[in-house]
Amino acid sequence: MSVRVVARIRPLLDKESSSDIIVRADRVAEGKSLTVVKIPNPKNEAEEFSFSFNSVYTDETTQEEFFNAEVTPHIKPLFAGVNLTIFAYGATGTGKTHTMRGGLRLADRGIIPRLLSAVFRRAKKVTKDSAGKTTVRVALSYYEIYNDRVYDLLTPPDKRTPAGLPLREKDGKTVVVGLQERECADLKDFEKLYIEANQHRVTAATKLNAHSSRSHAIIRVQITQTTSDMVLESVASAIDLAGAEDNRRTENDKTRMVESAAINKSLFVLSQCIDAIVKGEQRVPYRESKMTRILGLGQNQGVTVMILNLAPVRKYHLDTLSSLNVGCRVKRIEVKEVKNESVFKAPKELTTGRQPLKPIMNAHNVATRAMVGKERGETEKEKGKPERLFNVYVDKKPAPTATTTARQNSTAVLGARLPLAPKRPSDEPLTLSSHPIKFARRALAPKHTASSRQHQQHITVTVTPSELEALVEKKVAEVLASRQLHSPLETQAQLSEDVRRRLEVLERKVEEEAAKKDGAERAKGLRCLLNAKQAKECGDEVTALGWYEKALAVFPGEGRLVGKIERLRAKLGLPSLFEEEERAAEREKKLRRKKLEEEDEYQDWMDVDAPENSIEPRKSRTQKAPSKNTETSKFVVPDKENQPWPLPSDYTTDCPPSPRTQQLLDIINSRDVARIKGLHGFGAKKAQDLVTAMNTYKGEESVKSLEEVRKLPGVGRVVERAYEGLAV
Ligand SMILES: Nc1ncnc2c1ncn2[C@@H]1O[C@H](COP(=O)(O)OP(=O)(O)OP(=O)(O)O)[C@@H](O)[C@H]1O
Repeated sequence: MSVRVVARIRPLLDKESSSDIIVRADRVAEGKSLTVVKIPNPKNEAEEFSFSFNSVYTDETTQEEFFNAEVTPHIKPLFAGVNLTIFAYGATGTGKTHTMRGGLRLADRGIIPRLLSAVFRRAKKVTKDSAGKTTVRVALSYYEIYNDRVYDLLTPPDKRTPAGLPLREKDGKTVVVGLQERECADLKDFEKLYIEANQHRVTAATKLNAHSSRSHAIIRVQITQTTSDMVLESVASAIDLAGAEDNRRTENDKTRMVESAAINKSLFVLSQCIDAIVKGEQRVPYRESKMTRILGLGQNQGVTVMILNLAPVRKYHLDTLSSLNVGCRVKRIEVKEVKNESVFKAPKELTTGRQPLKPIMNAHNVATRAMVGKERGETEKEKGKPERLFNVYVDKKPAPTATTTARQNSTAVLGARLPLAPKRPSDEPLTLSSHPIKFARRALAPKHTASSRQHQQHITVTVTPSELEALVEKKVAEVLASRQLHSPLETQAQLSEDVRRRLEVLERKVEEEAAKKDGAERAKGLRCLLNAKQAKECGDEVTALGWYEKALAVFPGEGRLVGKIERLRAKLGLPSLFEEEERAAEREKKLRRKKLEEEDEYQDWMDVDAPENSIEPRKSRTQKAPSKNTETSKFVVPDKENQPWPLPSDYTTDCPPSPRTQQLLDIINSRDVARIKGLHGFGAKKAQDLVTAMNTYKGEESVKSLEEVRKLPGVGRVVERAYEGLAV
């Protein structure tokens, strides 16, 4: 089943005029429901574009009507084990938060409060229909992704780690480590929690929206139905994405710009993911943004509904077109509508009332008082208690234990006393104290004597392995994140830039593999250009440059494209493509020289490079001077034409090139793809690239040295291979 995509056109706002309306809903035929969005072509107003979706809602659609049409049908399947994901997508100020959250008045309530209300209603029905044999637990987690960091909205901002919560892959799903999960007994319980949590969400006034969401907000409702022997779990997720912003229109300040860049980047990655999924590519760049990792579009099993929020007015013309394009692509994403299986619950006797687990796995963490006491010379009474070899400490004071209704999941927040309801004695909470991590010295470790084993019988395991693993992982991630946070900005930027570049190279390779035909390749290039244009329209020039450079790989040497890249690079203070190539060539040349010097050949070549009759062979640093009285030891002038590599003189125009170099230059200057293709190291594509680069960078001019050829973008060392391959 594909992702269900529906469009919702919001009403005009106070400052907007009906004469500016350009978006309208339509139907494919009389009597059919609205499924088409029509919008004029920005370049030719007489022409209209049509985009069709699963359903289209106009400004007259109420919150209730929208919910009943798009969410109500999925409540029953949700209780049958089919997960539900609903996300709102659209430019800033188009009504995403209105649709997902809505207002406080009953009629204004959006999808999330209505969803919870429907869930509690259904839960009651399930319990009633089963005569109380099935119990339903509804638990909530609510978090936001702000500047690519995950923050728990159920935790007040002053208690959060600035670096945010780390993500982890578990059973093919992305989980947020350390996220709270709160049980809600009823709608009132939920509303209290939800209203409070929403106050923690980052919103700010921008020129386009007085209450603009500066983060992506995700609410996750976990439904657990339990009978005497079975457990069925399902999840409903509702996501209010932050909207793409055109910073030329927002007049954002520095903070808002940083937020905006993070929002635009994540939405750009989402668009890349959508592209990759639709094209069936092997690599989908989910990991390039936290939002795409969490949203997991196309990876989630169950039902996925995308709500395209649209503003009806001209001011949003390009944004609306961009959203409509994204929506059309998402429509093609297939999602497996798989039901979660009921899981057999072990009989009660096995889970309750059993003896505490023998702490075999924690035995290494036990030093009996007897052992330590003996070393310290304590009395028998003092030796009574077993002592842990090491303790887990955290740097925060323990928080007060939460109420019984508030339950944190197994990945509980560090620093707080874990308020896990103990399912079994071994799950009893670990009390964390407020000291830095310390480890006992090895010398104190006791041998496992009979008496120590005896004491081990009395120790209860105070934390489950999965909890301990989660705690350690969270701590490590926090330390790494805070290190990254405190490292100089350039290093961070450099790092992410490097990663991005590497991923792009990889992606490019995969794309090249995938695109066998010229047509597919061209389509890919055009898509890159389109994405670049969209990013540029949004004022995100860095992203636009990335897409243009990607397009250049498809259309190498394309003059206008190169021009655009150069202008953007100059604007962003980056070196030009040509300079980069030059630097690379320079580095390569240096390396080559060094290598030659090491091989003790370089000096000889330099000598040969001078006019032949004036050669006085110079001594290389490592070469012994030829002995004066032997014929055999006479310095041998290398046969210039039989050199396996081009000589340094071939790289300059100071000396006339050797015949072999001239032959190579003639072939290149012919700009005949067929001839160039015949050179060693050149295939059809490379030959074509060379000709294009010649036309772009040299115009009518011909190249006079190998250095000139090597400097052309995309050529590099292949010149040497061509030289080597030429028959003498
Ligand atoms: N269907 C609707 N009916 C009435 N008012 C609406 C509707 N949709 C949006 N609005 C109004 O439009 C304005 C912008 O909406 P909202 O804040 O939901 O946009 P948004 O897409 O969430 O923006 P951002 O991405 O900046 O958070 C709000 O004043 C909201 O009340």
